[in-house]
Amino acid sequence: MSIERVAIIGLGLLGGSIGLAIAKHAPGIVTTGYDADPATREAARKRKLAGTVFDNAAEAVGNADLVILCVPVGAMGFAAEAIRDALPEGAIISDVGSSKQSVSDTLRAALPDQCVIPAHPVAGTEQSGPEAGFPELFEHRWCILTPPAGAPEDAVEKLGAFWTNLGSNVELMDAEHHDLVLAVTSHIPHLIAYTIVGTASDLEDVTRSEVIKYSAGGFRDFTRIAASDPTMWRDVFLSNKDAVLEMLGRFTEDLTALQRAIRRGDGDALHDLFTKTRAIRRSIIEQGQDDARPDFGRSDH
Ligand SMILES: NC(=O)c1ccc[n+]([C@@H]2O[C@H](COP(=O)([O-])OP(=O)(O)OC[C@H]3O[C@@H](n4cnc5c(N)ncnc54)[C@H](O)[C@@H]3O)[C@@H](O)[C@H]2O)c1
Ligand SMILES: O=C(O)C(=O)C[C@]1(C(=O)O)C=C[C@@H](O)C=C1
Repeated sequence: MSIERVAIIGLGLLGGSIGLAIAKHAPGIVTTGYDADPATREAARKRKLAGTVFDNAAEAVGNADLVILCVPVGAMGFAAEAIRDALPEGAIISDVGSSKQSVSDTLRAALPDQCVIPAHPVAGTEQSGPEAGFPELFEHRWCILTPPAGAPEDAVEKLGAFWTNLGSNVELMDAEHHDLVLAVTSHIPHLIAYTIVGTASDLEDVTRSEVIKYSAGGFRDFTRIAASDPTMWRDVFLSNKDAVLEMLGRFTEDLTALQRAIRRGDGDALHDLFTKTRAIRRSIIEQGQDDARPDFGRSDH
């Protein structure tokens, strides 16, 4: 039997988008929701992010066959503890956290008798909170499931079918590998954006107003990413520490090589690298994963 009752814990960008996507793509599924923040619960009721928004987590999950934790990675353990004693037998517990190994360990330790299948929809924006969600967020985006060894196949299939229903392309991956891949494709790009925007705003001989006034093109793109939620990203870097530090080491070596090429006037080295990176951008566009996709929910469009 497919999923019929979904409880969403955390009604910000991801949780709200899941509720709205279910209403759009699978209106037969009954949704319940809970958020720790009373103001968010109120906003969620107004926006109908879930069919019923409860004032406590236990009530929200009491009847669910799928519970999705949509809270910052560092809050997953607290969210799991709050629902532990209220979970119906046989319910699948999943999440949307941006890092997977530590979340998987935390959820399985907190809910040892439950079927835990972590997941990561690789879809988001720099916005957060209950006003930020939109139903198309997951369409044509990857959702990576990281089932632990021995996870029941029918539960993995059900969860995969749920995400396919919301418009996602589903892929299975080992949690550790997920964390390494996402460190390069998502976490370090965010770290670089936070750094460059921070560096520019700290420069003593460039005024803040000049940074804002002349933030054309490249810098402006970085400022969008650097506007992402501080709590979420603090937790991502702390939870994916090993993979991020390993990839950061490689990145630093490559940056040093570029620094040397510039110092030595080695134009060929610069040209070769820029040719290679241009080809990567072009293959992303050819695969239809480019920015031409409508930028639903983005504030600067
Ligand atoms: N923002 C993105 O682009 C993106 C993309 C993919 C995955 N994710 C992951 O999704 C998760 C949620 O991110 P978001 O962008 O929706 O954040 P958000 O800040 O918009 O929403 C998180 C919500 O969780 C609530 N919350 C915090 N602790 C709670 C608890 N113990 N119980 C119940 N509610 C609690 C907060 O009040 C908030 O409303 C994170 O783990 C993040 O890593 C985010
Ligand atoms: O598009 C953006 O603004 C995002 O940052 C989304 C993004 C990403 O890096 O691609 C951010 C974090 C996630 O866990 C998944 C998606």
